[in-house]
Amino acid sequence: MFCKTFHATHPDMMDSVTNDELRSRYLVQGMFRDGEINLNYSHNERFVIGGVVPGAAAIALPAQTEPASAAGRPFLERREMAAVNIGGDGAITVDGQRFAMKNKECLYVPMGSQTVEFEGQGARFYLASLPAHKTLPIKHITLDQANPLARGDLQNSNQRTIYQLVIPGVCDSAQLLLGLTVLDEGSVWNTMPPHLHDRRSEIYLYFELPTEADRVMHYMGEPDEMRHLVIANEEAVISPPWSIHMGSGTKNYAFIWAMGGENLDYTDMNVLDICQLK
Ligand SMILES: O=C[C@H](O)[C@@H](O)CC(=O)C(=O)O
Ligand SMILES: [Zn+2]
Repeated sequence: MFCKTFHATHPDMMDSVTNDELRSRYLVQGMFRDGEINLNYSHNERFVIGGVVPGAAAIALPAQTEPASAAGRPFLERREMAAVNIGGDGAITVDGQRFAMKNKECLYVPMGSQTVEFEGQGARFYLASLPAHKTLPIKHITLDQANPLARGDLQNSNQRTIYQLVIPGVCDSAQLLLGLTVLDEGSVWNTMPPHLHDRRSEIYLYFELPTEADRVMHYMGEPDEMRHLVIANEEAVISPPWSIHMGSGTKNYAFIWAMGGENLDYTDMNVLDICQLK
């Protein structure tokens, strides 16, 4: 069912891991493959993240496979999910209700949904799912409906818009908080200055890096022991609660951030001073 399981980790192990080990623990690759759905499991908040590239045929979210008592039951029996289209026009059908999905549109799919089908030649759906304890209304969210936060400026190469998509006031959820941040041309820094949020884990999916040779230098780790991962287009990185998450790209780009944890308060974060970083 899952391409890979990512274990939760203690920050102590950062002292001894090589770059390759760091990548194998936190970097999620190979999610977007033609005609496939690829899901990955993280023990941080029990996040499931993945990609669906439908191509000519529709692709359904698979049923659970384990434990035996849950086998064959819907994937979202006890989970909620958001799907964001990072490709061309497509559609998602949930229990017979069809939603046309354009680029950068999001669908919140509640706990208890039985069948979820993805379609559209050229569509690319990013999926982020977390355990849920209640069923909320299904909701299609466009960037126009999102809560936009203008951050940074061109002089500091970090001018960007943070579109909050799944957040109280825009779309109710059990624990998922999700949004999409778009950097302006000439700006390359995200999440500058960085922050920590001990009550939530977060996953960033970087996309719209314009060429094969473009990369984002993503920084993680405790603020005084930072490490980096070099990330290519449409790869994701897991950020444990003890880790900062920030990056600088070879060009401007976009990324989807998804958080899970014990509250839905986006502002529950400690913003760091750049001079605290090492
Ligand atoms: O906890 C919140 C997340 O890390 C992001 O919303 C930050 C972000 O999109 C940015 O500053 O560019
Ligand atoms: Zn964050």
